[in-house]
Amino acid sequence: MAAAPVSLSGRFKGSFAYFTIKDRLPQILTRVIDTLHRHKNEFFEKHGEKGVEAEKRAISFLSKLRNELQTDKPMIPLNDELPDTPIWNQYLEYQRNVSNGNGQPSWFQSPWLYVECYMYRRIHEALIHNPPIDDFDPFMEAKIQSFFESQQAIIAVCTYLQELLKNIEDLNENQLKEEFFKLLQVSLWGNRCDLSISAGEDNSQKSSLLQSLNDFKSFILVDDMENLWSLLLNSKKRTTTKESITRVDMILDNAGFELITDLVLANFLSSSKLATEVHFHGKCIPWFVSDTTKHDFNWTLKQLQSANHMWMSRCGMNWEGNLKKGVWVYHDHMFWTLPHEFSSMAQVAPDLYAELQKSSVIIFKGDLNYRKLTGDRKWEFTVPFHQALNKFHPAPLCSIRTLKAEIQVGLKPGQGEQLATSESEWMINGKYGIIQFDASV
Ligand SMILES: O=P(O)(O)OC[C@@]1(O)O[C@H](CO)[C@@H](O)[C@@H]1O
Ligand SMILES: [Mn+2]
Repeated sequence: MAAAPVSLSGRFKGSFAYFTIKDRLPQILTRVIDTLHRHKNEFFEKHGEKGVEAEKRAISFLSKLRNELQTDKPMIPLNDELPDTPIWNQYLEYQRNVSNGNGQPSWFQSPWLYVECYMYRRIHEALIHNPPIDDFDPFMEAKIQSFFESQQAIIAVCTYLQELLKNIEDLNENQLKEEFFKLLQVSLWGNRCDLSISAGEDNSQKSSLLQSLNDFKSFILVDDMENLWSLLLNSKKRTTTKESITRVDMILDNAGFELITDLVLANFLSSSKLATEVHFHGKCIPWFVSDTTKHDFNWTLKQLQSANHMWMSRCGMNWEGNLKKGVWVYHDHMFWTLPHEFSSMAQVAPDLYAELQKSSVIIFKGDLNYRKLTGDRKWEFTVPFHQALNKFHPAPLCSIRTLKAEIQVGLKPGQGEQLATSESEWMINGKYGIIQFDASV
């Protein structure tokens, strides 16, 4: 098999990676600094002068980081005491070696995947270094605002689910498949609500997606929903006997509306018995602005339960119940907030790889997960997804992703080129999506 191609990088001027590092990442850093400024009084009320001192130190740390980024300085080792620090610093060494003497790893010369993940880990370091504000999530405000601005869309999907559950036992196989396909697409388009691509600007879901699925269907560039359905249906038929289970793992992406669409899909899988257990995987630290942390996950369930809308609160109660019963399990392994391509998981996080090998199918939500699945490399559009996974095959897997980075594989000959002529920004504007399956064998 040919060697994997080079990584996307800011060294390719004019690329989306270059634009992200030059413009969008500094914007995100500036927004974090502004957020800290705006919380000064809160820090004072909660912690007195110590809180204000800590805020000042964090801001100066982040301003220095922004200058390093904007002037293409070399990456520097982390020096906080977190469990993942040695792994990050080993990775920096690795980047030094692979740059084969072309100078130090730096923001515009190193792989985009590395430098972007590194920025979020340095933001976390800025807070960790400065107790008592070390537990402050600088993206929390934006995630909460996005949740409340998506209320109508959230009510619509929760209502749809509860109506569906009323007679789910009476649905025949075809009706079940149709509903499964609908909720897969809602989860796909929910991925547009991502605050990293908008650099923190409002990106909430204003309208109900359910009425527009047919309009969006032609924007799905790879549609492997049938493969997913067959795998789950065959597994369900086997689970009539007691011992066998159907475990679905969901590698979560954004909090807010997208998380609700993922929980709605999971509820459908459990209630239809297409899955006997669902495992959710979130992030250990605030990540890519809107990615789901354990706090976000629990906050969302509590928010639903206390909502003054019957179906929202019913969902919140049911979902909390599934977690209590162990039908649903929440995990958050540090690997998901490391810079590594997923093809290194077996070496870097063998425990997580072994955990995922128990899955019947792993659903990877979002663009960053797709970039890590395929190594964020300059693959040809027609390279098979299986090849681009570069031997990452813990179990059958499916990527559900709207395109927000210049990487896409598994297309038909000419499909990418045709899209490029009709819409130059097709890979980065989030208008197109994929539901791309790999059987793993
Ligand atoms: O993983 P998600 O939330 O779907 O998207 C993450 C993202 O917004 O951040 C990066 C650009 O800054 C890209 O991977 C993508 O655009
Ligand atoms: Mn995200």
